[in-house]
Amino acid sequence: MLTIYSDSHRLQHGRSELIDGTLKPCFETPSRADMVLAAVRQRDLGDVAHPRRHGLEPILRVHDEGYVRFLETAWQRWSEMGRDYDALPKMWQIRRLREAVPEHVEGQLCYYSMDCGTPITAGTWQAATASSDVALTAVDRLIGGERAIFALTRPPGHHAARDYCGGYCFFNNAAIAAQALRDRGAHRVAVLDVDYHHGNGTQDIFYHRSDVLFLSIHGDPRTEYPFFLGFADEKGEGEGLGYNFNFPLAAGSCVSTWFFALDCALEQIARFGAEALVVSLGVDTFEGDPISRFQLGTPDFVTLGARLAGLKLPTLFCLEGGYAVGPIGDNVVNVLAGFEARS
Ligand SMILES: NCCCNCCCCCS
Ligand SMILES: [Zn+2]
Repeated sequence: MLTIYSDSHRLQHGRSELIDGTLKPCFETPSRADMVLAAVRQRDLGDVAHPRRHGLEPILRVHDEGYVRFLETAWQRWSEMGRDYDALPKMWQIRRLREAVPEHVEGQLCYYSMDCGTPITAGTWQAATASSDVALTAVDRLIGGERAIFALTRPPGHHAARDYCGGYCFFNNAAIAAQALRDRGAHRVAVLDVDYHHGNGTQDIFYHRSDVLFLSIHGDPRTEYPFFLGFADEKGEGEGLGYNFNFPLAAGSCVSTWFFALDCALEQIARFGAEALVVSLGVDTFEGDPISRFQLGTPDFVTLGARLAGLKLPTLFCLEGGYAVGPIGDNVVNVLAGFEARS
């Protein structure tokens, strides 16, 4: 399987995030992508190609222009305040506060962010645009005839909504890829999010649409981030009613429960008649993940890949989460190798 990868991911290297009430070193680090790339090479998964630039147009197909312009200028405006440290919001536009977009960069940082764990740094813009180029180059190759492709996207994307960043995500690589597949002729595209955390951003982007089916298996938002989206009763709205499926599972759920949810999701994808599949591949479902609470073992990721291959669809894998850095490479490549073995 071909991998698309860019060294520019290294430019996103936040110092700290506010997690569980205290500032800790970021869990979303460059070493994550290094370890995945090393495993891709060591396990001889296939060639590794660099992305070509696609510009902002494909990004603006799913993200709000004001949000994109904010990301483009945030660091320069932040550092003009004499700040050389990561930009993090200090409050949010919560219920009954005005929903006007602030002028000042500090206010915009609060308006366009979902949490305090997604630092904007000097290299964020370059890293995030390169990550979307990785996903878009993977689309180019899928349209060009590849049956399956791995977009080694970092920073990840599935928590990034139309107009806000969060969960270590700035541009929603999977949503940008799904939209690009639609724009290049696929009539129906399914996005399956297997990350431990609900893909709130991807749901937000496609919630009112019936041409992109969104499905997510994740830790129950009653106890897990992102808390405010990802419930089973969220089924889409308007045109999109019936085209959104959430499978929240209790923290600590066993592996067979997880795979039962996966089989239910795969059934929906088959019924939808998808012509292409985008997988938001987070491996923080791993039993040893430091910030997550499912129990998949490294061998289970082979089974996951094999089940996905059963759909017999052109498939684009976008890397999302996975914070047990040591095993991340094997966990990710097990999905891809498991997929290939059944293709
Ligand atoms: N107590 C856990 C806090 C989690 N904070 C953000 C998690 C983002 C996951 C991205 S896949
Ligand atoms: Zn996650």
